[in-house]
Amino acid sequence: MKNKKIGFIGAGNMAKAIIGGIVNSHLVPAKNVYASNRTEAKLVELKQEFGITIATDNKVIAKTCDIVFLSVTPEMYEKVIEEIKASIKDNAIIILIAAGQSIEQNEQRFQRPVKIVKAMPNTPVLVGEGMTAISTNALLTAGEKEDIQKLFESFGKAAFIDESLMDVVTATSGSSPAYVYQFIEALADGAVMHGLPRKDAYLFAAQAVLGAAKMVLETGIHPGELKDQVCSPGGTTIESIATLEKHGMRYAIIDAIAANINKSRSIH
Ligand SMILES: NC(=O)C1=CN([C@@H]2O[C@H](COP(=O)(O)OP(=O)(O)OC[C@H]3O[C@@H](n4cnc5c(N)ncnc54)[C@H](O)[C@@H]3O)[C@@H](O)[C@H]2O)C=CC1
Ligand SMILES: O=C(O)[C@@H]1CCC=N1
Repeated sequence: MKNKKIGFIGAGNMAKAIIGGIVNSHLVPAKNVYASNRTEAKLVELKQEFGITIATDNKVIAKTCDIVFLSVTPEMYEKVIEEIKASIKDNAIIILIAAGQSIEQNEQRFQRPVKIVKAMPNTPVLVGEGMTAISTNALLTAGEKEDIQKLFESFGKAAFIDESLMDVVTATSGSSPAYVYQFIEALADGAVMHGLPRKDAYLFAAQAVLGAAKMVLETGIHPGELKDQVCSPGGTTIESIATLEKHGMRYAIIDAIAANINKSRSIH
């Protein structure tokens, strides 16, 4: 992996997070990470922050890189693939990260056999705590699949899943950091309303969320039981739980997942 060149076509929020994850984990030297973008300003920022190699022409990434992330938004896929398909190296691995984009649909766009990975990462890859789901087409060798898993594991957890579940994963781990940030912001707003300084409120709220997530992952105890352990009889927590139930918090989240999946399924 050390000698591989990893490229990003589209240098927006998700590309920046993965680039940061790769550079911070020293998976490959920073100069072996390439990015192109429609406009130059974001590229210059990425070069300054991470020391990567930049280009304004997407074809430069296609010609140079062994692994190419298509990190533009889904509606740009057709145009970008049309632009780069003749330049992609024969053995290159293309990684699709766009919501709603399938392997089959994009195999057709290349009009020749190409190794394709569909991956759904999330922005916490930037701090080494990403969660990425992976599917591949049949052209990747077992060794290449291992390399791709190692790539994503260099900045978090990664797991192979059936591609038919990718839209569900998009809602569950791809988008969910946004819901969690809303939750943290709301916790902090409530605390600030009752006098806690804003900076402390974000620290206390975010560390509680981090600790609770670790409890689920590391103890293996059912989340409902962990919740029960916090609710002292006749205590404060059960008052909050009853209030959240009254406002339908759990159903609101279930409904938000369904809206997310429907949106992915409407993207072509
Ligand atoms: N933001 C996130 O948390 C996640 C995003 N994704 C996927 O990542 C992709 C990018 O999403 P974001 O980074 O959020 O969007 P973004 O809008 O921040 O980034 C897209 C970038 O692509 C550039 N671009 C547009 N057309 C281009 C072209 N023809 N050639 C080169 N660059 C071009 C834009 O200038 C922009 O910098 C999407 O497909 C999204 O579904 C997947 C998982 C999580
Ligand atoms: O909002 C989006 O469409 C992308 C996919 C998952 C997270 N962000």
